[in-house]
Amino acid sequence: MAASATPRTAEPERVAVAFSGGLDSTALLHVAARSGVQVFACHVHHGLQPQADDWALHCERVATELGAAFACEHLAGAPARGESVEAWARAGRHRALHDMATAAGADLLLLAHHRRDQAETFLLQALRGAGTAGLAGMPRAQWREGICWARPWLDQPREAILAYAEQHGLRWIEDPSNGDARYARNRLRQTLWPAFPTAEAALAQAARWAQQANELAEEVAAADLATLSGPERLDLAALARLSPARASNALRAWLAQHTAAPASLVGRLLTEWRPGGTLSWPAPGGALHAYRDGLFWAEAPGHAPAPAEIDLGRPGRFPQPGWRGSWLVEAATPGIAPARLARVVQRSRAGAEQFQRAPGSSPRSLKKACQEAGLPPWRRGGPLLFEANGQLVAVAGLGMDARAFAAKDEPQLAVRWLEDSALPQSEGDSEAGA
Ligand SMILES: Nc1ncnc2c1ncn2[C@@H]1O[C@H](COP(=O)(O)OP(=O)(O)OP(=O)(O)O)[C@@H](O)[C@H]1O
Repeated sequence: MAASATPRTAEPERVAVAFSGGLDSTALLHVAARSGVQVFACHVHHGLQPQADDWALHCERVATELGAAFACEHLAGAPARGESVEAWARAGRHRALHDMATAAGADLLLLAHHRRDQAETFLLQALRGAGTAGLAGMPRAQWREGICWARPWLDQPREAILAYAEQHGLRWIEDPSNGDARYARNRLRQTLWPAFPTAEAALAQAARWAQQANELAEEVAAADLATLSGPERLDLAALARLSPARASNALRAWLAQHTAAPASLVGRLLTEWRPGGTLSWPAPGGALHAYRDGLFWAEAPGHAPAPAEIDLGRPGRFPQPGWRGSWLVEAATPGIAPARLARVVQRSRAGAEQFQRAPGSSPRSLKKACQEAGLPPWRRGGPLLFEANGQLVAVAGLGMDARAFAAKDEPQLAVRWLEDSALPQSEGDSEAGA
């Protein structure tokens, strides 16, 4: 889910409150309901505990008493094999809260996380060896798909919330699973707070420092990538001239645009790459390739589509979704007779093809032609276009075969291949859906 930290500017008319029925969100709902805006209490029924039905009823009663509208969504399904219950519940809760806030017409969703939650998050992240992005903990406000998720009490000590709830005689649910030592957060709570009762403020402050350091690192990465990378290629030679910390910061940011690479891959890539080296590293969803001192991301190839006859006999863009790209046909010279392009067979490379780059040159193996043109190995699979008689017409990434060119004064169309990844995101999306 794409997220941005741009602050809200307009005053909201409607507010959604993520309402579990616990102490904190009950107090938050109480405050919101007294503020004069229209409030929607959104409850997620995880279906994990026998009391979940009673909790939903309790939440509805409290919301009604406070004059707030109430919505409840049941999570369907169960964790996948190997997925933790916590991760499954969190992902489902986020989806459900987003859906309920959207249905209520509220673009502001309040969560009742407070300073102690932030302090615990900081430590849990530290225990996992997180970098500044993880140590920064939960953001105060974050836009995700049209909804601003806000945590107005992130700086509030837990005691202040408890005092408010007691002062107003609020009733709330105590979730017995909060004491379940199978969950890391509960184990941490049970040991940390008795031993360090006053550490909450200091740990939350440490999270704020991490947040600042992280913002700074993001700014530096954006500035570095503006000079080191184009739409597809990261300049590894220039990256290697940066200080090690700055190089891994920029590389991490570039990788994040393509794949959820493990942190260890950043280190491996920087140590294993040598100038001029051709290397590949598998990464979730595809692979990274170092080629001619550039780093490229290639999505894992699907099955090559079956050979098919297509009509490219007029100018335009012809998306080939199975091949993740389009043929672009324009009136230009040199080109190919439209009648020949109207019936071409598109297929992957078979192995023995010969390609002729220019009218005066001699045909050579496709592999040699690709090397000469600097077409990287992972881009050499196709598609290729052929006439019915087997004559090669064009190769994605290389261009037209000169043997297919029309005579100078004949009508002709030039054909070239455009990868989806080379298009601006919105354009690629709209075409893919067509
Ligand atoms: N089942 C739920 N339905 C709606 N919102 C929830 C739910 N569980 C958690 N939240 C939201 O996420 C916040 C943090 O969740 P967390 O699990 O720490 O709190 P909790 O112990 O369930 O309840 P509380 O924070 O209200 O005391 C809650 O304050 C609440 O805003």
